[in-house]
Formats: sequence, C-alpha cells, structure tokens
Amino acid sequence: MADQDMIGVPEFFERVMESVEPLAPMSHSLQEASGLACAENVAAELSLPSFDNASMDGYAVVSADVAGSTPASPTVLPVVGEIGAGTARIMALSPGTAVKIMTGAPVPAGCDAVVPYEWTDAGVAQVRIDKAPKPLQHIRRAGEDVGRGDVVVGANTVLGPRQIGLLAAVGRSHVYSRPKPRVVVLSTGSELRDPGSQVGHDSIYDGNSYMLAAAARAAGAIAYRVGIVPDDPGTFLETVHDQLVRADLVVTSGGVSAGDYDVVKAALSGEPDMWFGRVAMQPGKPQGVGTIGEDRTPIITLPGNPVSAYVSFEVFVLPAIRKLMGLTPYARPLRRALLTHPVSSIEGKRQFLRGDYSVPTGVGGNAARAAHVTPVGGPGSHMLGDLAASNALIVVPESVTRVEAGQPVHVLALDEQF
Ligand SMILES: Nc1nc2c(c(=O)[nH]1)N[C@H]1C(S)=C(S)[C@@H](COP(=O)(O)OP(=O)(O)OC[C@H]3O[C@@H](n4cnc5c(N)ncnc54)[C@H](O)[C@@H]3O)O[C@H]1N2
Ligand code: MOO
Repeated sequence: MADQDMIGVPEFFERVMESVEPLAPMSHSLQEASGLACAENVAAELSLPSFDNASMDGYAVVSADVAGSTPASPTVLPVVGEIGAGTARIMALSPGTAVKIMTGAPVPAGCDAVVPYEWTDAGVAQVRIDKAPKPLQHIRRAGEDVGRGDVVVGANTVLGPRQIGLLAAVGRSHVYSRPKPRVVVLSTGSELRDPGSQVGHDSIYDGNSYMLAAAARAAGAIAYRVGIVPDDPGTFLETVHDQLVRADLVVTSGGVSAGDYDVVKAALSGEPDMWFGRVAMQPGKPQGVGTIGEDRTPIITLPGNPVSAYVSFEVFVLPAIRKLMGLTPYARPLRRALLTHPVSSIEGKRQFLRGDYSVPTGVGGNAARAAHVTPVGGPGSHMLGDLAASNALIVVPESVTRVEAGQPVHVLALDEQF
C-alpha cells in the first residue's frame, strides 16, 4: 500500500543536502590540512629539484675525463674537495679532477656526471675509477620533476599525504582549504545513562551519541559529543541553542517518531525551516532536517533506534559532512557484490540490511574473484551486536521484495575510504 505522507530516500537526501553549504576556506598549516579539500590552485614558487644535484654518493667528474674506464684500464683522478648535502658554497670542477659528493648535494659547475662509490676504490686523496658514467648520469636536473609556476595541487583536490609532501617540498607552510566541520552530537531520552554509571530495568546506556560522534570523526569532522538530553523540550532547546556557537552541523538521535515523549519533534516543529516526516526506508523511517538559530545552523534529527541512527548517518549525515568539507562524491559509492544467502525486503521501502562484504584478492575465474556479501543478522533496528559484526549495508531497492543467493546486489562498504 503506497503511503502518501512518506517521501523517498532521494527526496530526503536532497532536503538534507540543501540544508548544508561548503564551509568557507581558510588558511591551514600543512599539519592541519591533512584530509581537507584544497581551495586554491597552488603554483610552485620554485622548481623541483631546485638545483642540479647528485643522485648517488660518489665523485663529481667531467664525463669525458673518465670515458672508457674499466677495471683493466681505470682512470685515476686527484680528489680536490668534498660537497655534502646542505653545502651552499658553489664549487667549480676543474677538468682532470674529481670532487667527492653526497646524494642530494649540488653538483659543482663543470661537472656533468657522478661516479658512484661502487665503481671506484673510494680513494681519499685520489680515486681510481673502474667504470665510466654516461654524460649526465647520476645527476638530477633542476626542474625535471616540477617546473616553477606549475600548479602542483589544484582546487578541490583532497590533501592526502602525497599532496602535503609536495606542498612542503615546494616551500608552502600553509594552504587555503575547507575546514573540518564542527559537528555537535546529542542524544535524547530520559531512559539514557552514560557508560560507567549504573542502569536498572528502566534505563539503558547511551550508545548512539558515542557511535555518532565516532562516525562523524571517521567522516573527517570535529565531533563534540554533548551527550544525553532528557525528554523535556525546554531543556532540549536550551541545550541545542547553547551549542550553536561551536556547531557547523547539529546531529541528534531519538525523539522523532510518534511517541508521547518525542522531544525533538515537540521542541523543533515550530521552527520555520524544520521538516519532520517519514522516509521510505528501513531502518530509518522517522527523520527530520532543517536549520536552527540566527545563523541557520543545519540540524539533522535521526531516529533513536541504534541501527536506524547509524544507517541514517551513513546515508544522510556522512554526505552532508562531506559537502561541508567540499569533498566529492558526497555519498558513499555503491559497490556490486554477489549475495551468498537469500534476503527478503518490504515492498515500497529501501531496505538497508547488515552484511559481511569481502573482495577476494587471490587468483581464480570471474565468479571466484567477484565481491561477495553475506547477510548478518535480521532487519531489527535494535540489533547493535549484528551491526558491529558487519562491515557493509546491503541495499535492496524499494520495488524488490526478495533477492536469491548468487544474485548481484548493491552494498555500501562501511570502512571504505573514498
Ligand atoms: N507508533 C509508532 N511507533 C514507532 C514508529 C511509528 O511509526 N509509530 N516508528 C518506529 C521506528 S521505525 C523508529 S526508528 C523509532 C524511532 O523513534 P524515536 O526517534 O522517537 O526514538 P526513541 O523513541 O527516542 O527511541 C527508540 C529506541 O531507541 C532507543 N534509543 C534511543 N536513543 C538511544 C541511544 N542514545 N542509545 C541507545 N539506544 C537509544 C530507545 O531506548 C528506544 O528503544 O520509533 C518506532 N516507534
Ligand atoms: O524505521 Mo525504524 O528506523 O525501522 O527502527
């Protein structure tokens, strides 16, 4: 039976994405910039290498002086000096002489090859050369890697280790990039207690705010776990407003369904920008999104059942965090896998089932090498043990009610970096 009041996952996704905009770029030190999206085209202010230098420890020579050297017919040259890496003094090499040189040291003027130690007797006052380097051999030429003025990192590039290394190598200490969003996480429910305290038959530990804060950090955000707010709309509103000063995004769990104490809905339904409703998915049906406060800070209100909260985070909050960070794609990419056991699903809802996803790395035929996914546990949205035992969500489309073993399905690989 079609439910008129229910919106589809793509529609709710759009609502969530419309509530967030990429954060304004700011200058970050290279240490801080790791994992951020670059917001400028960085042009190298110097070339790499920035001067001709030795690629081997050995002797700087004029190649013509040592041409034809062999063990049977070696060349012997006087060693007239030594240049280590970090030596700024420019030395010139006179023909018929050799200068000891270390890897990375600037080659002296006139030198056009370096003879590695292994091709010599490693002499100090004079050196016997048993093998001839070709012209330019063992010399790293200025600019052969990066030219001065080259764009070394473009806008929107994610600043990973290689980019950070390159920026440092061309002398940049800071880079304009989009900051990590500050995500305030709070959980609602008068039944909730902090781990480490006592629970009775009327109370449970607050797993969600820890889980969601950890998920926000894993997504690249700075997470502030506010913790538990009781089922009192006044206290909830006061707590949220107090947090807005340090929030680029607020994420709540619980209090959004049809119960008598659904505090989040009760507190926020008067807000002009808020939308509460039902989304055609399982788990994760009751949802809310909007903005709050003078700065219109985005707020996403997730359902309280732990698996519902986690699935909703993966499907909606993670993409919102990535949009704030300027990271694309926003949503986790779907992967294809063969189902090892049949699953059934509810018509009209997109089902997210827990699974164990594996990509074989060994040899074998196509089927043997294909990724597989095994369902883990049932569909219950309270099954946190099964969630923790899984590494993927199996996505069953709205129109599908059963998928047989051996059939391909889409999965969200939860630990995949993208
Ligand atoms: N009459 C109806 N009842 C419910 C409906 C409905 O449509 N009609 N929807 C169900 C679905 S689906 C979900 S999902 C939940 C969502 O409810 P809420 O968002 O209001 O969440 P709560 O009622 O506060 O809690 C639900 C459940 O999760 C536990 N919980 C909550 N917070 C935490 C936490 N931080 N850590 C661990 N566990 C938590 C809570 O104790 C409840 O058991 O509503 C259904 N009901
Ligand atoms: O839609 Mo609820 O999230 O199934 O438990």
